[in-house]
Amino acid sequence: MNRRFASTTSSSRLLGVAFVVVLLLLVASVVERKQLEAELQNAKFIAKVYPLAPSDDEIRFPRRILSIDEPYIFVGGVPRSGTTLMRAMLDAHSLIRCGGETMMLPQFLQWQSGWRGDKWMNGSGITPEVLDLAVSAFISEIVAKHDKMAERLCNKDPYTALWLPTLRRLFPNARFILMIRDARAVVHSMVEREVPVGGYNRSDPPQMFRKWNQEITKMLFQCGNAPGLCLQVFYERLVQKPREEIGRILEFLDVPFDENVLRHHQLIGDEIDLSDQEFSASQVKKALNVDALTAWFDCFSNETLAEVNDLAPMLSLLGYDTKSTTPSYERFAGDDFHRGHF
Ligand SMILES: Nc1ncnc2c1ncn2[C@@H]1O[C@H](COP(=O)(O)OS(=O)(=O)O)[C@@H](OP(=O)(O)O)[C@H]1O
Repeated sequence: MNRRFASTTSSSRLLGVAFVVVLLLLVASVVERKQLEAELQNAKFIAKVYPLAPSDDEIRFPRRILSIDEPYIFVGGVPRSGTTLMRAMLDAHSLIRCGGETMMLPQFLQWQSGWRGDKWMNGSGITPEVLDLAVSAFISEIVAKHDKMAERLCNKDPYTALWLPTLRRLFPNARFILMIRDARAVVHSMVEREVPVGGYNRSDPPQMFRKWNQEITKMLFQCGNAPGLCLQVFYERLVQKPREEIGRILEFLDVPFDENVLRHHQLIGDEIDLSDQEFSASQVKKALNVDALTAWFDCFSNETLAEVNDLAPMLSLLGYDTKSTTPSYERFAGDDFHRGHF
């Protein structure tokens, strides 16, 4: 065979093989691309259906649907009345979660009350019923999702206690705990610890007593108008008779007694979230104690203390001894204390 012809034939065979190989490679890459695309589609679909591995909360509380029937617990009172202590004790309960102060709910409740009477809003179809549903959904989301899920969800923002009728309307099964404390200790706490509370002028104790009186009067009135739904808790009794008082509170909340509530300080950082941003964090980290009962003694002028009945008449009505400048809180620990009050 002609060598030249032979070499031409083998080169065209080689070319043919190369062509087939390239073709095969092309087909393979197209198939691979199609497969990749299909996998990607599938992965997108899976990601849509199962966005993340379920959290422990999602496993414990699958498809927990929050509604206006939720038996939320609201802890309130005049600031510096032991509200953080109360919520930390409840947080220690295995069925309850309050979590940190949101700081925003009282302000939000104030805003929504302003929208309520708005004629333009009603004209646009946002009726009071629509607004109630939207407001309750907002509050539910904040209360439920800013911390761990639990059987009983709780919120502690002292000034929710000024919005009890609204919260009752939005959540008919909610329970309210109103913390009450001697105004002299409350005012002293704000001044001494430099806690800024709107409406309280820390360089003017008489003004602060008047403000306390105005706020506690409103809170007590609203709480008294919600029998069976609102419980008044005296700080002075809680710290002296914790077991009895916690028993009464848990019964009111319809949850079983839990010894953990009496050792809240040991569960901080574990069961209980406590941010150092909270003004009471350093005090709540300690075991329950009675140190703050008398810390205000000798801190007010005699003139201010002599006027206290006029500035804050609710004090003596609530059973605090306003005659003495160093009163005893023994009666708050008495077995018959609640008989005298409720
Ligand atoms: N473990 C423990 N035992 C006894 N007392 C305690 C405890 N934890 C907090 N407290 C006292 O609660 C007072 C603060 O009240 P609040 O938490 O309502 O304050 S705040 O409104 O949230 O800023 C504050 O009172 P004062 O000490 O008089 O400032 C705290 O001492």
